[in-house]
Amino acid sequence: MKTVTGFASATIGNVACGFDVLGFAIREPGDEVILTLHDSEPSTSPVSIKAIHGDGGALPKDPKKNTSSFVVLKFLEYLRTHKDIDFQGHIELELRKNLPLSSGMGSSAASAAAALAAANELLGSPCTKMELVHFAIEGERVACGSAHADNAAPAMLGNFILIRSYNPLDLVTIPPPQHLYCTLAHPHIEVRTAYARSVLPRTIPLKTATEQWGNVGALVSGLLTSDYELIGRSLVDVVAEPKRAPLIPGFYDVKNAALEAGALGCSIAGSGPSVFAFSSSKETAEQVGSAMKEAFSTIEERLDADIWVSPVCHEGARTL
Ligand SMILES: Nc1ncnc2c1ncn2[C@@H]1O[C@H](COP(=O)(O)OP(=O)(O)OP(=O)(O)O)[C@@H](O)[C@H]1O
Ligand SMILES: N[C@@H](CCO)C(=O)O
Repeated sequence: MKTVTGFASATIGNVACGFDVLGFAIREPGDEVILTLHDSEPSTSPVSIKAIHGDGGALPKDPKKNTSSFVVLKFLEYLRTHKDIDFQGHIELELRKNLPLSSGMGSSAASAAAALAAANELLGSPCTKMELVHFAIEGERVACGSAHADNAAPAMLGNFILIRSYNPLDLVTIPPPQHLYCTLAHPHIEVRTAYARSVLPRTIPLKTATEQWGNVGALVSGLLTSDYELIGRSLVDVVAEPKRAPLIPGFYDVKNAALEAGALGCSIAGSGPSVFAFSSSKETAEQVGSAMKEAFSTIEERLDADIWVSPVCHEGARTL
């Protein structure tokens, strides 16, 4: 028997103005997937789920419905059809969910990326991370019905990832400025991505579109040139945030508290309910976190919130 543990961290999709086309990984927290290779023939599926820890029993144990096992099945299929590797053994999967579900922290993507990193090493690393990312994106279709890449790609590859094109997939890696810190506030409520996508408009006015893509271009420029003021000015979302803010009690109070505490900018993390803010120092990011936590706790709903302060993760999914 051979055992490999994969790890992939939380990611923030959209990054305010980049709906579905921009995302980044933070260093922690993250999900762990432990894979054990058995040479024996599989009873039914080549991948089985031995145990899931930390999900409160919420996640499916059907290998075709859990993103961690589903992507390993896709990986094995790809090995057979594209690498002439016909896997005959049985992989047992154990998932340690350290990321909250439906949180805006890329929970399903982290499980998928961690599983792929482990499976690839388990079978002798036949694929590149760029090949693996396709399966991680397909895992999002299982999780929320849409194969958006702005969590899956940074979860696999690290850094900021700009999705220039989905078909064909064309990803652009953007390394983070040296002093950029992310503060992530996760209020103890759930917002399912599928629902948060259903409240968005199918079309937007041309004026709205020009404002949004102007900010995407400026944000990318700010990241590449370490222009922290420009990064802050560009964290404006006129498409998704106005429609999703009502799903997050106290969102605007939290956003104002973050900005007053010195954040460069602040918006919804992915589809929410988490809220993220950028700062140009760890000290400011920590002060921002305290202000966001306080703001969530003083609204009518008196929400408790977990706070993480982290630089952007360069590594992406890896084995431990
Ligand atoms: N390993 C997994 N981890 C998390 N969710 C999973 C996993 N496998 C399947 N799912 C399904 O995906 C749903 C979570 O999808 P959803 O996108 O709402 O949450 P999320 O991935 O945590 O979202 P976000 O990307 O906003 O953090 C769960 O309700 C579950 O049904
Ligand atoms: N781009 C996705 C991110 C989900 O985390 C959305 O906003 O629905």
